[in-house]
Amino acid sequence: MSSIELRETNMDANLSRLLVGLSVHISRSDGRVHLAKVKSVDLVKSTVMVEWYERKICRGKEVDMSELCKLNPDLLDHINAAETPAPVPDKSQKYEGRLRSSRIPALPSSSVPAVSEAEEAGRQGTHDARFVTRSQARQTCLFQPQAPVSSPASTSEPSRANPETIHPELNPPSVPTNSVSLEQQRRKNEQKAAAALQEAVKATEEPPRMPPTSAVRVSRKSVAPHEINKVGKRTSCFIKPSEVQTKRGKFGEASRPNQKFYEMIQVFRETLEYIPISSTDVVEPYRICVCVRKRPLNKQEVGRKEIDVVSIPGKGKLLVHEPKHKVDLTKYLDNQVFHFDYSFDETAANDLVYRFTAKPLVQSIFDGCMATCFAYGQTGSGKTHTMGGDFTGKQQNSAKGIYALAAQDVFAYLGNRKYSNLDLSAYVSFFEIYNGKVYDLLNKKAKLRVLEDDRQQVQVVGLEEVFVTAAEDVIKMIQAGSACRTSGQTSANANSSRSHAILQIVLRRNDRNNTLHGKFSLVDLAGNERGTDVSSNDRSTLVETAEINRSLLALKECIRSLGKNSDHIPFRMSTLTKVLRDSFIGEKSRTCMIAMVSPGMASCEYTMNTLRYADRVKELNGNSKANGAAKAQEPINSSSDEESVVDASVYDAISQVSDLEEKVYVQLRKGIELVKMMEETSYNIETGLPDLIDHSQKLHDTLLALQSAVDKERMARLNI
Ligand SMILES: Nc1ncnc2c1ncn2[C@@H]1O[C@H](COP(=O)(O)OP(=O)(O)OP(=O)(O)O)[C@@H](O)[C@H]1O
Repeated sequence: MSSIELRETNMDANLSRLLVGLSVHISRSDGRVHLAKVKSVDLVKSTVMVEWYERKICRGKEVDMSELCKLNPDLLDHINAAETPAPVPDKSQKYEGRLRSSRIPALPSSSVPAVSEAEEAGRQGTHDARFVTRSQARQTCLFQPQAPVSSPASTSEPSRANPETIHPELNPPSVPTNSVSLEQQRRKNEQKAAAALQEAVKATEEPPRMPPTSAVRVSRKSVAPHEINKVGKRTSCFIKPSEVQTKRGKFGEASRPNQKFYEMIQVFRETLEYIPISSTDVVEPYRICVCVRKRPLNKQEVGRKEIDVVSIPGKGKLLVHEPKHKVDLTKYLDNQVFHFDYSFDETAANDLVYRFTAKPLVQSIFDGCMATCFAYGQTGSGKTHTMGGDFTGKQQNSAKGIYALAAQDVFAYLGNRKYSNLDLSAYVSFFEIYNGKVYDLLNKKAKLRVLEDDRQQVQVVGLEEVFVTAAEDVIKMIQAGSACRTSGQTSANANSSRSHAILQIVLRRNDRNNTLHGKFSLVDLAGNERGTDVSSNDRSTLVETAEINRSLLALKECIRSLGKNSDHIPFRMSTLTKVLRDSFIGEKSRTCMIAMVSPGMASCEYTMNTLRYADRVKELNGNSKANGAAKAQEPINSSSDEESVVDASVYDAISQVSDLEEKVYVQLRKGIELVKMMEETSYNIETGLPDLIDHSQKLHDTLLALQSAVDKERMARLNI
């Protein structure tokens, strides 16, 4: 064994001796920090393997040394204490003290080469900073205790500029030529370990000066040769925060949080071909249309320098660039592609969105259809902006929303010769559903009851239906109703983003019974973002959340059933779907869902939830064009609805099935991600396996529960 190999073996062994068995804090990907035991140390990768028990399963993880030191500030002291019998007390010399205490193996003079690589390079005028770095990285490495301690003077600062003046003890010994590259690699790794530790020292000892992890990583990756030349001092191993902040590259300010992800997304975007939707594109006659709209980053997000993680190249396509970390903390993007009927980017105005979504539905109600247009998405994603009109400050321009644009077209069609012989009149109602209760927004928020008559017709008893003759009437009503809804936000119970607002434009014949001809329901749904939030223990929030969950789930099921041409529409699952029952029944129903997404990285998870929901609504609707082969369904007003003979438990079972389906989907994705991660990284199969087994177990449990819910539903259907 060569002396250098021996020295490295000693170093590894000693570091392992110091760390293995220690209880250290680790940080999990879900943000939890807990204790784990160090099982092994890999100096080459500058990582440690830790283990812990979770639900009786031993789990493991590879942790970057620098991360570990950041989470365990005492760790360095522990190592230093073991290494340094008498620390240097001078505070101003803190780093030098540590440097001196690091024991650089003083190689026997015979083993020290007469000319080191660095010296040789220097002499030949081909001085390569890497050689200096290697030497100095050795110098700063704290984990070399076995060799005799050199005097502080000999181990402290070597000359920074001239490699020839580097202390011979610090120079690497010569190695046989055929193992040079291996040796270089090994030393490079060793340097990485030392650098990681230096970063950790810096991070733990000078927290105010160090920006978050990203800056630490920048320093490791982009330390420049001239800076390395100054690396005699530990501190000079880093790009100072000020340097990081002032550094500007192709993509602008490097001080942006998540700059790395930002750059990766920009690079990815350069590969995309953009064909944004335009007003000259053909409007397809969809029976069920699902599209997506992305709003621009708002002022606050721009102020926070949030990254936009959503790209809309056009033609219904949307990409989410999901920022992720591998187990070794390498950053990468998980680019997920979705396809919808239309996709609108942040530059699309309300009238363009209207042209492709609600406008075709306006015409359909003149043809006797029951049309519904939903705005779905998390709070702040732009539902009200799209439906009610854009905002100037807090002032909403109600004439610019889909509600008003639809009203304008209704009156345009009413005046059209093609429809004038139908002798129709328009009526408007505006109400909201909060916690399963209906409130009339045009009648001082009067609480209304929802009843089903003996023909299974659902009635909202007492709902004001106002006769209107001009679009301006409707706009005034929207303003009055929205104000009423907004004031509800401050009351103890109702909050607009937690309620569904429904504007209905009803066409009735001017006959004795004012027969219903067509109806257009425009729905601004409750924000979906807290639908999955179960962290609150507040009872009213839990009830609210459950109700929103239930209604959004019911809505999805109803649209999916409609898409499948099923003659069983589970509309009784929620008040929302009950009051919209006639929109889900029959060949003459038309539906459009606009899924709104916020583009910021902070909203990524909600954006994915919104897109998954919209994707599932669309999933079975490949054949959803209005002129597609739709199976004949029972006529509107039919009393032969199968639901009348089915027990209510069926709906609970359907709800459970759907809920479980979502869970299976989530678990499957997690499993796939885990496998991908294991493939892409050097993730240790032994430590990765428990994670995979854990997920498989959860998936298995969920599938069993799903099976039992399906059985229950079957039994309920058969009235067993
Ligand atoms: N496409 C857009 N272009 C410009 N600004 C937008 C766009 N969409 C939304 N905004 C702005 O974002 C903010 C939030 O939008 P909005 O109130 O419509 O969200 P929301 O989804 O209805 O939220 P909530 O569920 O809380 O009611 C508003 O200030 C709005 O003007």
